[in-house]
Amino acid sequence: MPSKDLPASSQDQALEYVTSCKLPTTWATFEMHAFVELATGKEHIALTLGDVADGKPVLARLHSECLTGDALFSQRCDCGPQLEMAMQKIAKEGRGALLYLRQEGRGIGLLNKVHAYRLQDQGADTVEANQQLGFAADLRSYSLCEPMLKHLGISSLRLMTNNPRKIAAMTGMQIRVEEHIPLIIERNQYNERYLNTKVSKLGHLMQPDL
Ligand SMILES: Nc1nc2c(ncn2[C@@H]2O[C@H](COP(=O)(O)OP(=O)(O)OP(=O)(O)O)[C@@H](O)[C@H]2O)c(=O)[nH]1
Ligand SMILES: [Zn+2]
Repeated sequence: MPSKDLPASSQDQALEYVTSCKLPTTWATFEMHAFVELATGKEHIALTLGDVADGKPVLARLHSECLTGDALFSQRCDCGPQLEMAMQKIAKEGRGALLYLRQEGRGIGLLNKVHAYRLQDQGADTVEANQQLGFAADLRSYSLCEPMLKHLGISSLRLMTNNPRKIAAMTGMQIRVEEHIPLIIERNQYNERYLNTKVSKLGHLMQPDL
């Protein structure tokens, strides 16, 4: 086992910083920072570009894991294109941060998301499917963002999101959201109902196409 590279300032009760490396991508070479959540052993990642610890608001994306959208090109949701757009915007500015949070399926996990997708194939919407499985519509928590951002020296964000819950969660911690930047993705026949349900039932800030 490689020894952990742990500056004292990175220690936190909920989260431990492990190490960093370079991550060359199509758009820029990011710095990738690895963290482990102590209670669950879940591994989380932050990508940064440029000097994000200079005190100025940082262009940022708090992205929840979506294996199907982020890695498997699924058109059922807008996650993959949002991830790509966020990384491109950060690369264009030459400065920013992306937290990749391992809370797949709005926190219900990958296998339950497959169950939920099956129920949606049979007519349920994304919220009804969660409820039929005995889950709340959204089980995610953004509390880990605080120690991750603190470790990176970030205290204020220009946040790329359509989700008001994320903005509220940041404001509830000691993270200022100086600006909210929408990330609107093209609709298709497979994601249309999902996006409309996010607007009507989850309060997302997009124009419904009803
Ligand atoms: N349970 C469940 N999770 C889903 C479904 N579709 C996508 N997800 C998950 O939803 C999460 C993304 O949430 P979204 O509500 O699309 O977007 P958001 O991150 O809250 O908001 P934005 O910042 O605007 O993207 C990821 O964890 C996906 O895996 C679904 O039908 N059911
Ligand atoms: Zn998705």
